[in-house]
Amino acid sequence: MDIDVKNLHPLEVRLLRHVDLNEQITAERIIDELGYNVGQCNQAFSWLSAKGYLVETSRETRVMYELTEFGREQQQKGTPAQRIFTFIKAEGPQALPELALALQLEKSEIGSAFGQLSKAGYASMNEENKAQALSEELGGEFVLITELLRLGLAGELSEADLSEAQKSAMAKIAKKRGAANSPFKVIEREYIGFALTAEGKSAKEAILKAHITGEELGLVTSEMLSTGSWKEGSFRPYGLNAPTSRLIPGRHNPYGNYLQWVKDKLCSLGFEEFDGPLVENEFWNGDALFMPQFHSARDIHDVYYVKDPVHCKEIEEPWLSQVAKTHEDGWTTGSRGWRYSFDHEFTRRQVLRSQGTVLSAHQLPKAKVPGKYFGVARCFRYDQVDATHGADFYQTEGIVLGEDVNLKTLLGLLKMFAEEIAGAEEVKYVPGYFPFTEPSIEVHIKHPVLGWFELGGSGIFRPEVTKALGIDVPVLAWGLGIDRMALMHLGLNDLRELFTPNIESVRMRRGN
Ligand SMILES: N[C@@H](Cc1ccccc1)C(=O)O
Repeated sequence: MDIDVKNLHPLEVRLLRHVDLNEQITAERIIDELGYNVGQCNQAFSWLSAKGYLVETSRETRVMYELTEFGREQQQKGTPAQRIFTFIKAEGPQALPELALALQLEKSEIGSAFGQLSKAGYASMNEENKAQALSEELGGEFVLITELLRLGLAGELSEADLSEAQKSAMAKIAKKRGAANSPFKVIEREYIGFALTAEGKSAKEAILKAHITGEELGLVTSEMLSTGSWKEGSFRPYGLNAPTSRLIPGRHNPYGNYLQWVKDKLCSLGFEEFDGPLVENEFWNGDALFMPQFHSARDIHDVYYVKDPVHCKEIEEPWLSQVAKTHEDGWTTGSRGWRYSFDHEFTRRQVLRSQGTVLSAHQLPKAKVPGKYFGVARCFRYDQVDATHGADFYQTEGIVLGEDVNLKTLLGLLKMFAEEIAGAEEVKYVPGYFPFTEPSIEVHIKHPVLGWFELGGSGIFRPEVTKALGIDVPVLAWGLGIDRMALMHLGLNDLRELFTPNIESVRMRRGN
């Protein structure tokens, strides 16, 4: 195997150099002997293991003791027993309450510490009921405890390293009165032994042969430049073959990009963009489009109603009166109208807009003639959700108004949408029916997986729509499902994928 040791990190190099060929190494030794901190040590071990240079050879759990805050205090001041002994040795016999006062210890602490001393024969009560010392100095367990506290100050104690006597002294004090009142905390620690694999051994040899020490400089600091010290060091080579981490820069959502692309395209063709609120009323969503209020023609959209407030405020005039009249008897549009009495309350019912055509209706009273407008509108209709239907969806809506626009102009526009914007190769234009257009045309495209589906509808607005809203020239209108166009264009098979929150699948998707 060809071992490329140039790419090893200095932490790995120093570790490899340090470990002997047939010896077991532990993290503790590396920390001790190489001065690594725990994090560096973990990194070096995990990198080398991942490369197959080190293998785990043993694993054992050791019981360790660590000095607590309370233990530190005792180490500094002495344990209550030691303090009592030293005090009565120096000052002569003392009553226990006086001792408590002088040593600033709780009475209970004094009581139990004196109990320990007297039980071990180092102190007793004299006739005056005062504590007196019985020997020159403390020995036995008291000395062992002092020793343990001192050792504990230097670092953790491993149970395995303690003498039998120390062990039994530790057993008494470590678990005594709950963790907070115990001088030592008991911890269980895992010790993992590692050894070099055959590859690890070859890597070590390669490092030695190449005179790589792990002390090579990796960074030139301004200080090294100003003192010239860089001249003495040798430098770490660049690991040109080292794998880099995957960089994931921020990116627009592909569907967002697509919508933007469509908008840019239409703007560059001279279209002006229109927009409007999601909550509309029956007037603009249907009545202004000559959809009879209580007729099955209205049912082509299952709209969502707004619960609160149920009705909007006033509808703008003269549009309300003109539209109402047109429904009733055709007004001056030349039509006979729908011949019913227009409901002025129904028309104010609030709905979630169910078709982008609502934006076209709004635009008519303020449109320039000639003019071209488009919008991308989110619409809501009660629908069974599947690969080609959502309960909400985007339509690209548009109108072109002018003296000389006609069905041919409309067909040209539909072709552009189907072929250029959706990218469909097979397109069908079929006669359709919408209450607001005459003639009406539906566009269908063939998706490679989903087969034929409808892109949307279009037509020439009826005079009942245009005249009631103040327009007296032909108006071409269309509303096409832009989600479905995106499906085709982005090579997807399900509308729901356009809105997926799955970041990985969005990342993998091709843009446009
Ligand atoms: N609004 C119609 C489409 C349409 C728009 C404009 C003219 C004709 C038809 C629909 O949602 O299906």
